[in-house]
Amino acid sequence: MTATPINFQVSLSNPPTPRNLTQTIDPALDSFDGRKAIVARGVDMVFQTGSQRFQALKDINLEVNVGDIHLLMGPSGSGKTTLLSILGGILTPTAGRVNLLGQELTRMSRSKLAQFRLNHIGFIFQEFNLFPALTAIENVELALDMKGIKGRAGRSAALDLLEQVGLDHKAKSLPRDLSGGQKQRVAIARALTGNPQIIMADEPTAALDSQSGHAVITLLRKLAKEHNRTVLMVTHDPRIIDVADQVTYLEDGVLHPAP
Ligand SMILES: Nc1ncnc2c1ncn2[C@@H]1O[C@H](COP(=O)(O)OP(=O)(O)OP(=O)(O)O)[C@@H](O)[C@H]1O
Repeated sequence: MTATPINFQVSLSNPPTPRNLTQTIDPALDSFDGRKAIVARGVDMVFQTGSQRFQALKDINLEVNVGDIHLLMGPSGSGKTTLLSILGGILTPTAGRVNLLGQELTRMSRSKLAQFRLNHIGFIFQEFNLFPALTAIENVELALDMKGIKGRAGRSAALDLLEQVGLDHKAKSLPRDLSGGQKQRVAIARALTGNPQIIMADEPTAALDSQSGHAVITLLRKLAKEHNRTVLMVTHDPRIIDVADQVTYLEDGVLHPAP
């Protein structure tokens, strides 16, 4: 399979910066200073299934700098996806606080949290999660539509995003006609709708061959280093360590220093 060269010539409009972040600091999180995109303090997660109680995360303290690529690594079942879901505002921790871009997720109402996620976080998953009946451009347009960018503006923005991930020539292809790497790049274009400051990815290269995986890693690195996005990623992929700024290791729900 030949991976299409990444074309990132078209600049992302209005790239995010840490601007104004200090204006929304929660004084309770004293370490937030505008350079931290993500701060977690004392995060616990306990799953209760009937009479079974399982503590998946224990007293997690974590800081991620704006513009960094930060990896969450560790053995299967160590709590990586649970932590990513909490930091992305998908799961609520049973204890502790999470602050993203100066705003405390753990104090937001459900509707405010949903809006915050939509505006500030782009999610990328291992299995791409594209709608099979929609073309590449329609998958991206749908995400734009949810963010209020509709009609002709939506189509043009979707095409622009596909161009940025080097896939404008596949705009009218259905997911079944795309390679794994191409599908993941459509998913990245979709995650970039609305210009989110934070990209959260769960094993984005796990389903890809080495060449496609490399293209996706290059793209994520460009997003962080040229466009100041903060990338938080769960991965088992050792190649990604080379481009990471920080690696956090989890074992049995507890953070460990890098080995
Ligand atoms: N909703 C849930 N209810 C009960 N237990 C859960 C739930 N979600 C996760 N767990 C448990 O929490 C632990 C951590 O799961 P998690 O998916 O976060 O691990 P992981 O490090 O991402 O694993 P993998 O690398 O295999 O994806 C596991 O033991 C899992 O079974």
